[in-house]
Amino acid sequence: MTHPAQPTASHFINGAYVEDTSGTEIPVIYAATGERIATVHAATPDIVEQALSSAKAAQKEWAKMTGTERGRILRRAADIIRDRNHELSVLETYDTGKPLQETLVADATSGADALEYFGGLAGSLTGEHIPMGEDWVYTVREPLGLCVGIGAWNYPTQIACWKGAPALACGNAMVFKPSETTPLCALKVAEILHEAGLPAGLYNVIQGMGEVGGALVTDPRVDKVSLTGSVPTGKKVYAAAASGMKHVTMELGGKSPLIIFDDADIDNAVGGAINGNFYSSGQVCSNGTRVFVHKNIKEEFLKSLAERTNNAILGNPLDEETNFGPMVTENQMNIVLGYIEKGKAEGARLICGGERADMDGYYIKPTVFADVTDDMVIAQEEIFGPVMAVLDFETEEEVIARANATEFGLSAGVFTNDLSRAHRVIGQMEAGSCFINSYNDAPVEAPFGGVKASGVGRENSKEAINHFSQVKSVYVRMGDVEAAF
Ligand SMILES: NC(=O)c1ccc[n+]([C@@H]2O[C@H](COP(=O)([O-])OP(=O)(O)OC[C@H]3O[C@@H](n4cnc5c(N)ncnc54)[C@H](O)[C@@H]3O)[C@@H](O)[C@H]2O)c1
Ligand SMILES: O=CCc1c[nH]cn1
Repeated sequence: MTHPAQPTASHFINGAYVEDTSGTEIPVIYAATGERIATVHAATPDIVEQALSSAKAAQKEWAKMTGTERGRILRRAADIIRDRNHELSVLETYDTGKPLQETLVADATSGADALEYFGGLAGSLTGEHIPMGEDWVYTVREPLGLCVGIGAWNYPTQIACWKGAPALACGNAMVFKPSETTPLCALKVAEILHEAGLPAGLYNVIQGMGEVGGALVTDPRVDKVSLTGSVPTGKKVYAAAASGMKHVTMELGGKSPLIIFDDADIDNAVGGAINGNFYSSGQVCSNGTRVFVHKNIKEEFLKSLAERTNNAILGNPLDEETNFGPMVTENQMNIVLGYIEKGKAEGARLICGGERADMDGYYIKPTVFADVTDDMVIAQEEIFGPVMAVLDFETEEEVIARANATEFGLSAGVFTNDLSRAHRVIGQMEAGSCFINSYNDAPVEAPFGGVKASGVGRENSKEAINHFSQVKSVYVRMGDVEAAF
């Protein structure tokens, strides 16, 4: 490995880095240059076994600690992450290609927020007392046991923490498999958790492709699977987990609507559309990629959008002036370029971008299509790149129906100065994470997740506690037991 911040081996198991070079080689490519910056190896069956057995062995003692003791370790890890934010952000940039300007504020810091938040909650995970006349019931919130986390490549540090923090706060152990595309950052999260005092075995990271994920999901010792990934992968993983009656959280893809009414503040609406389409070069699950703009303001909106989008600074992601990075891989770049060609062929009007940038690395210019219609492929499929589809509408009723006419249901947003309308429209959106006069905010305090094909369960907030724990109820009889015979 070449960068000083990079981890020293492929896996982190039972409190230490572990290497097994007999696993398939996985090159780590820096998206800004196409250079190989590291190599890791996919977990062999022996590595998978080491990770699962050490997690299983460590979990029971961890669950016996008080929540306050567990929380203290998580909060200490949050502090270490904040102290090392710059170094971790540079690593996130190497792993993903995202500009340092973004990673400094959105990745390690978001992971630290999760560790701090769930560390703070851990001491207050209590049950209920339910009076039943002279008798009573009490409930206890218990951990699920051994949890598996499987990550996507767009937010490797954040995903490792969003899953690990609530799992550990509740008294579970975790085996985390990052995306094979971005394997580096989760190893650092594991290293820091253990430096903060996490007992060995409770947070293991192993590398690999779908086969390794599949081996984790189907192992009978595993009680819960939390996946961040695409809908097709989610369907496979959900089915495999169901056959073992395991708990699941599915954070999947989207094709979310962003609705801009003609009374909206145009500057804010354009800003929302930019944040909801071009942050992380469009590689954000909750992006509002179907931008419905009222026909009265369409041309004004497009003019301002084109001007501001043409100001994007594409360049070296490690230069803090750069605010628009490359696609994560050459393959992802080619997928997105394919969608751009489809948009052109389908007759959408190209407003800006529409091609690969003339520079090294996997850069695509931020792209806006106008006059997009609901039946176009670019309005229906998740592109996961910097391609915004602008569609016109005339009435509130019409736009609500069209916004909901999709299998996905991750996010939705509305821009309007009429707050009654804002709440009325958002109330009818078939989506889990919604925004009014904003887009893509994801604070740890707010539940995050989708409905319909976009997922099951929620990450962040107190909701995540419910998804990493289960309730035991105990009926306590204070008098004699009456029986028929
Ligand atoms: N809802 C969210 O919170 C959220 C966040 C980020 C990304 N995403 C979604 O993730 C997708 C992009 O990420 P991706 O390309 O890495 O997704 P992906 O579905 O290709 O892979 C996700 C993860 O699943 C693993 N995997 C693949 N097949 C598997 C199998 N059969 N069993 C177990 N694991 C398996 C992969 O190795 C990877 O770690 C997009 O659809 C995006 O919307 C969703
Ligand atoms: O990619 C999905 C998760 C997310 C949304 N905003 C920040 N992270």
